[in-house]
Amino acid sequence: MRTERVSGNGQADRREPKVVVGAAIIANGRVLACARAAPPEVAGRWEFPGGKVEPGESETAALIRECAEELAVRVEIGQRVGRDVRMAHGRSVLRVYTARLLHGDQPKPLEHSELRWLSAAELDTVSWLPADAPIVAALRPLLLSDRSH
Ligand SMILES: Nc1nc2c([nH]c(=O)n2[C@H]2C[C@H](O)[C@@H](COP(=O)(O)OP(=O)(O)OP(=O)(O)O)O2)c(=O)[nH]1
Repeated sequence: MRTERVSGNGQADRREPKVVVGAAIIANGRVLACARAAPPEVAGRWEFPGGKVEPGESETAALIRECAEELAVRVEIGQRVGRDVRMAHGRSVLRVYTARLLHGDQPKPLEHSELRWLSAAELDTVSWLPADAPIVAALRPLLLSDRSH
């Protein structure tokens, strides 16, 4: 039937996975890793600052908003790092971009329990969230070739 699947209001998109964006903030050949403070199941695991893209928001805007909310920094967003990683049984994907700090801003842990700047050699010294593993691997060569050393 022609009308059967007419649902309107973007309902046809409801099976699209939600995008969680993360910012790999790079400076001096190091990336900023952030330890989650909550919820308890993942507290102490490390991640990139970021979060869910809100309806109607661009991924760049979401990254800029999340970096301001979580770290009180202004950032410029760069290239994709690695591939989309499926999470939550395919209901969401993690998509990470490089970022640079602007105007000399220094990150503050407003929502995380700890922040650390990690070099390529130090990437495996923290316990990343499982979805981050392929992205961390793709980040290693970018840190080694970072010209802002
Ligand atoms: N920000 C971020 N989230 C990640 C990473 N790796 C990973 O598995 N996640 C997961 C953890 C959460 O289940 C989800 C992001 O949720 P969040 O709580 O940070 O998002 P949000 O800020 O939009 O949160 P909320 O408004 O829904 O509370 O993605 C990562 O590197 N960065």
